[in-house]
Amino acid sequence: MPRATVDLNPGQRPDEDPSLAVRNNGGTPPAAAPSPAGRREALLVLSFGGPRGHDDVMPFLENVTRGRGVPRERLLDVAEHYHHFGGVSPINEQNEALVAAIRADLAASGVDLPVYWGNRNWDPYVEDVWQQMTDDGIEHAYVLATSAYASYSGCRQYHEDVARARIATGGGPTAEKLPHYFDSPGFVRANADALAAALAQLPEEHRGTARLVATAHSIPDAMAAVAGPEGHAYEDELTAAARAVVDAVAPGREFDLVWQSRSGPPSVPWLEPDVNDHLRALHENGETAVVLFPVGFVSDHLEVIWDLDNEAKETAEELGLAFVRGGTAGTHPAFVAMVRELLQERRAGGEPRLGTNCPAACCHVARPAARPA
Ligand SMILES: CC1=C(CCC(=O)O)c2cc3nc(cc4[nH]c(cc5[nH]c(cc1n2)c(C)c5CCC(=O)O)c(CCC(=O)O)c4C)C(CCC(=O)O)=C3C
Ligand SMILES: [Fe+2]
Repeated sequence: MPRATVDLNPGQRPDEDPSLAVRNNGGTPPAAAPSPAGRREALLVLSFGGPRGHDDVMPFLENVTRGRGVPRERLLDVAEHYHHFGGVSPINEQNEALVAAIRADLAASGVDLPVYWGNRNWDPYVEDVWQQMTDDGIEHAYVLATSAYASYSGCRQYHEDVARARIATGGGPTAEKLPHYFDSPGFVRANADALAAALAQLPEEHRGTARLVATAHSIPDAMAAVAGPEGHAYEDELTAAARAVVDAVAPGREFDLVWQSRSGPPSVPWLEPDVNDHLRALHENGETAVVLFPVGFVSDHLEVIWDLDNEAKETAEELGLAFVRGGTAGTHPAFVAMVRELLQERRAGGEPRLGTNCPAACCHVARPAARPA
């Protein structure tokens, strides 16, 4: 398959780029001491990955679900969603846009730090990017996962991706995952602007009364039970983020948090209610309009555009509910600036103020769907 990584992963030799030896703008001392003097650092945007054409779809899905006990019928079903869009997941161009926006923001702020991109499940694979960073002389990588929340899928599995890549490379740069950023003002601002824009799309008579419905990827109950140091951090963090987003738009207004994109065998319980069932319940309660906002995701990737813009929208139409879907953080300037702020805080050392760190041992989970049902 084509290596689409070349342009995005700079491959610039640090010894040819004297600016890399000086970690701050124009050689003036930074306000806070940089991380260990002279260490060659980089940012790695670490994401899920997605297919680039019809032929990639099944191998991609097999990568995602290896050892997970996801039934074949579910895979074929999801494959159809990808084929509907030419076998191309939008997530790749969204990550490319995010990387470009982060680079531009860092450059404009005088932060000289190379930015790389790698994925868990598809090209550019994190293993290949780790090799590239190693060849480029990078000694330490800050890792931004394209997931804002705790849980095995959203956090720990990204740690495992890094570990796998380091093993494959025989080391390479040391790594440090940036914290969960669900509660960072830049993430909240980006989602709040998207929610406000969605509300503005509703006919005026619905704006004050429309039900605000946050969505996130469902996960197995067993995975939710061990998310974060005390369990259930996934739901707690989502509730906190949705609350903050709604408060920024309509202080104190009620909202619901529901789940989408359930996978796994039917015998394994996952977080409920599903968004479609919830729309039916709202309709039965006499609601007439809904605004969905997928605060659980960072970009409008396939699970957003298929499961919400096709399925949930269709459900709403059948019920006669006025329906609008809000956007995700994407490349919102406040979100992009947040990435820089997280980075700068980490590079300066000291007490972190932004984000929420997962302790080393949290979100361990026996793969819940790995045993035969
Ligand atoms: C919490 C969470 C996030 C959010 C955090 C994050 O973003 O990391 C997320 C994101 C995503 N999930 C994605 C796609 C898929 N997820 C699947 C399956 C699963 N997801 C799970 C959880 C999550 N998933 C779980 C517990 C499974 C069961 C298998 C397992 O235990 O791992 C499957 C298999 C088929 C199926 O749906 O059954 C696919 C294709 C894409 C890419 C979309 C695109 O291509 O644009 C993205 C961003
Ligand atoms: Fe998923």
